Amino acid sequence: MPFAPFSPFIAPLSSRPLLRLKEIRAIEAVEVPLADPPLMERAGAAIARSVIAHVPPGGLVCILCGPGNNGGDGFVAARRLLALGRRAVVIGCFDATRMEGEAAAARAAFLSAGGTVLPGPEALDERPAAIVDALFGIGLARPIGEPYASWIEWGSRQTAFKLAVDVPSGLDADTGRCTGPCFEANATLTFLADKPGLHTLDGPDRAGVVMVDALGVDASRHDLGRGRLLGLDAFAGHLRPRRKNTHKGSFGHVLVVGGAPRMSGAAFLAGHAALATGAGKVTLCALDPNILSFSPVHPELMVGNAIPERGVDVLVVGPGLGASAEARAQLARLLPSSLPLVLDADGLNRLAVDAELQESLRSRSIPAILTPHPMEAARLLGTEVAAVQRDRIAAAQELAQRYRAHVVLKGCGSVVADPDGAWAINPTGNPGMASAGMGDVLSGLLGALLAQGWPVPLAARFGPFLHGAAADRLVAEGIGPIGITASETVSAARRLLNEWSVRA
Ligand SMILES: NC(=O)C1=CN([C@@H]2O[C@H](COP(=O)(O)OP(=O)(O)OC[C@H]3O[C@@H](n4cnc5c(N)ncnc54)[C@H](OP(=O)(O)O)[C@@H]3O)[C@@H](O)[C@H]2O)[C@@H](O)CC1
Ligand SMILES: [K+]
Repeated sequence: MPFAPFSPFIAPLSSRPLLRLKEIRAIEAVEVPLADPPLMERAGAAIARSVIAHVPPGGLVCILCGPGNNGGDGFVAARRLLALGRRAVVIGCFDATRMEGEAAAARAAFLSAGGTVLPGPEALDERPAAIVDALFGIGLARPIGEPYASWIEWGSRQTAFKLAVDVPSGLDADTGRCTGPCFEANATLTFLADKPGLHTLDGPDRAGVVMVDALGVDASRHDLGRGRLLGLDAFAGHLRPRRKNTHKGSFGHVLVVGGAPRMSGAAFLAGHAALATGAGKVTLCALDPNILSFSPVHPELMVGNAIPERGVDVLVVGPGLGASAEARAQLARLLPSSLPLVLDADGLNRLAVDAELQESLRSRSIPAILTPHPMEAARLLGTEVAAVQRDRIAAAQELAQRYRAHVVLKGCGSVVADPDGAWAINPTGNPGMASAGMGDVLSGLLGALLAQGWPVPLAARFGPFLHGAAADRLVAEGIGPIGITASETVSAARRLLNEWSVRA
């Protein structure tokens, strides 16, 4: 039975800490010796509960166990399932004499309870109803070889409920990178606290639905690091109904600078997004001398070739800016301004090759928001895309520090990093957003939030959260993920923003 969790659109409601390996290991070091019952026993019980919730009685549960404590969790789960009258077998063909401590004890207890350990999937004589991947967790030390690689490949293609224990085997828990063969789960039950690798890069494809079980440990007694998975609750204080006694000046004036010849669409998209998500007024300063003086589609946008002398509250620079000398001149003029600034696209590419512009960005009184995709991030860091993607959190943090800016590193599980070292991963969004113009919409949306008074670090988080949630809403309505257009995300973002602001 394929496991296809379908839920109507609900944006993630609560934010939660994301702990990297060193923080998880620090918690383990304190809590493992204290825990009674032992954490492995609690982990195995949690796995068994999850399997029982998803698999009808009578179905065979096949647990792939590795040689470390991740495998130990699997052996405990197998023993508990047997004790509850369920049918469970373990596949595990390592040198058991090398197993140590609790994991070895868990294996012995499973065998004493009458459990069976098979040498590989070929020894099964029926199709399992569930596969539990307890091969490797946070102790993965190198790319996975045989026989585990074949088991992972076999398990991933079964039409059974596929549950990964702690982390899908083969996935780096810190970065979300598949180090080689990697299990593809429907759901991941992760322990002690959530982990960033489950939410960025390959993580969402491999982990499926992520469930966190703290194993009874109060993680807040420990150093939780500075990473968070974003949820709607993080923004509640700023999602308020509008006061009645307001005017367009109350919601700010956004200036979009871009729109070089043949690229004006980008600037129009950003401008429209800013208006539709609440900016009081939007002016578009285009570099194209032949641009229409107004947009027939959005006549409320003010369009021209000049930067207004006064009255602007927020700058959005980059959509369709191009690489001309004039583009550079606009950047040189605007970067030192004391207005909140969003810098995207060609603005970032130009910045990457210009030390003077970099210095004026760093010296700003209000740090800017930079919204690079991985290629733009690589240019800004003087490296390759692969190096950025190897550790997206580290790359975003380095950019934030080097440019003294808030950085939104786009891609699956966008990473937001602040100059002070705090970071977050955005859980919203879907592959329908891999289409032209999405970045322009995000820039406009960020401009609108800043114009409405959102603090810069919070706007840098809520912009991608809202934009991704808008695309998710479209998917829930049957519009996408195939074929979502950037303009459609603008209307969906407007609807969500109004719903959320009324409810708050
Ligand atoms: N600490 C606790 O009490 C708790 C831990 N918990 C659970 O334990 C998990 C962490 O356990 P862990 O540290 O033992 O690491 P784990 O992921 O089992 O892997 C290490 C083993 O795999 C081996 N190995 C590594 N890579 C390999 C490869 N590519 N190919 C082949 N072998 C490879 C490595 O061998 P070695 O590198 O030493 O040769 C070693 O034997 C964690 O994710 C959670 O599920 C929970 O129960 C909560 C309480
Ligand atoms: K695993």
